[in-house]
Amino acid sequence: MTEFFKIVMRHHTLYCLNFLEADAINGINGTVITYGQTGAGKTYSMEGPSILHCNKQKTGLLQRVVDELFQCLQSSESLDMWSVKLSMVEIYLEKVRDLLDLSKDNLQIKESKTQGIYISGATEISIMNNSDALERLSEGIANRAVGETQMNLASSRSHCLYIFSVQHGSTDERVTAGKIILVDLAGSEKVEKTGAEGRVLDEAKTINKSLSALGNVINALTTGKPNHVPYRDSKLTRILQDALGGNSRSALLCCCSPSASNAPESLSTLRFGTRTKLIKTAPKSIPAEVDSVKKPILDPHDQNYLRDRILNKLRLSLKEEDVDLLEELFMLEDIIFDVESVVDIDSACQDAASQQISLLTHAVEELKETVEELTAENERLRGELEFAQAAAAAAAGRADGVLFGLVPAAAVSFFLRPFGFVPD
Ligand SMILES: Nc1ncnc2c1ncn2[C@@H]1O[C@H](COP(=O)(O)OP(=O)(O)OP(=O)(O)O)[C@@H](O)[C@H]1O
Repeated sequence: MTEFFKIVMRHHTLYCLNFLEADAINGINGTVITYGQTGAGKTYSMEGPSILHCNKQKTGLLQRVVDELFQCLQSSESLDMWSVKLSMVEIYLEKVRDLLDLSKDNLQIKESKTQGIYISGATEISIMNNSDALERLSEGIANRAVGETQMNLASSRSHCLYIFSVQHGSTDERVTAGKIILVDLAGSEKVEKTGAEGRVLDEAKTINKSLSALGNVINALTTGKPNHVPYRDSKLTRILQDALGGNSRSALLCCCSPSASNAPESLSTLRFGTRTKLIKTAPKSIPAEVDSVKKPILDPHDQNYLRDRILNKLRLSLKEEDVDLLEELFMLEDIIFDVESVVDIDSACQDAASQQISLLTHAVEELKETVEELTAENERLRGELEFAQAAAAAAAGRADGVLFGLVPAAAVSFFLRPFGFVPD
């Protein structure tokens, strides 16, 4: 067993994390957990002042991991295929919610031989590059449960997990799968200090309960009773089972408040970190499931991958809404990119553009035909209507005529009768 659970303070973490990205590419899992009292800077350390807009010095762990990961992937010439997928979930009031698809609000945690512990049904988005990743992360972050307490105006009321699944195949056809999991824990809090009541109080109780479960797991792991580790006591510890006691290199980032009034909490955070440091994990390289090797759905030559790359490239020269329209069209028409025939992305872009033109031309032709058919139908109906109106008018005319004809006949008979002449 290798000791690889690190406890690190904020600025050191960034330095220590270099192993994460390269390890994930080589099929070794990595986890970083931010821990500490509410308001101590866990989310700030994870996201920086803003996930999308902040200067390089202040960027958070997420941006750094993403940058480094894509740098590693793109700079390695030996890699002939790779894929990165992102999932984001939060554990809120003991339910696992998908931050990339809010309709999934109670995901289940499962375990498999090849994947270890995983969140069944969580949305996974293919990520092509770092700006793509940051966009997606910011969308997920916007969906996170945040509330106001007396100690933090934007306190995270949930544990948030950012999961990057990396698959990589080398020229010798070996495919490995690694995961990087970044965990922004909700803050431990003393209810009397945060002034929590009502829903916020319920949230605080659930948060504190799951953090104690985390403490219990760590106690069990460090007191030599690994057979009785209570991973199942909370969703958090169950999801982190591999990171804490199994196949992962892990780091804990302890966040402490600089204020003297928070010294007891800071001390408790540091004690927690010290205990955690004693955990020994056993990271090892994971081969990808044979299925995904046979069916290269994650291959850079894969149709979705090609489609996304083509669309990304088109975004540079076309308007965003045009490319979105094109993407919709590809999906609707089920257009696939023939792996064999796509020689390079430029020619694929031209193909895509000409496909779009021919599709639109076809759509225009269809519309023209429809318009012609409707015009003809309109004419026919108009003709029928005119005919019906004429017939109605004629019928009305005949009716008038009958009435008109009776009166004179009666009148004639009235006038002629005195003269002894009665008309037929
Ligand atoms: N290193 C820092 N530099 C500047 N501002 C910081 C720093 N760390 C934290 N802050 C600010 O302190 C406030 C609380 O930080 P943050 O939300 O990250 O705390 P937290 O530990 O995630 O709290 P909670 O557990 O309640 O979510 C935020 O307004 C954040 O911008």
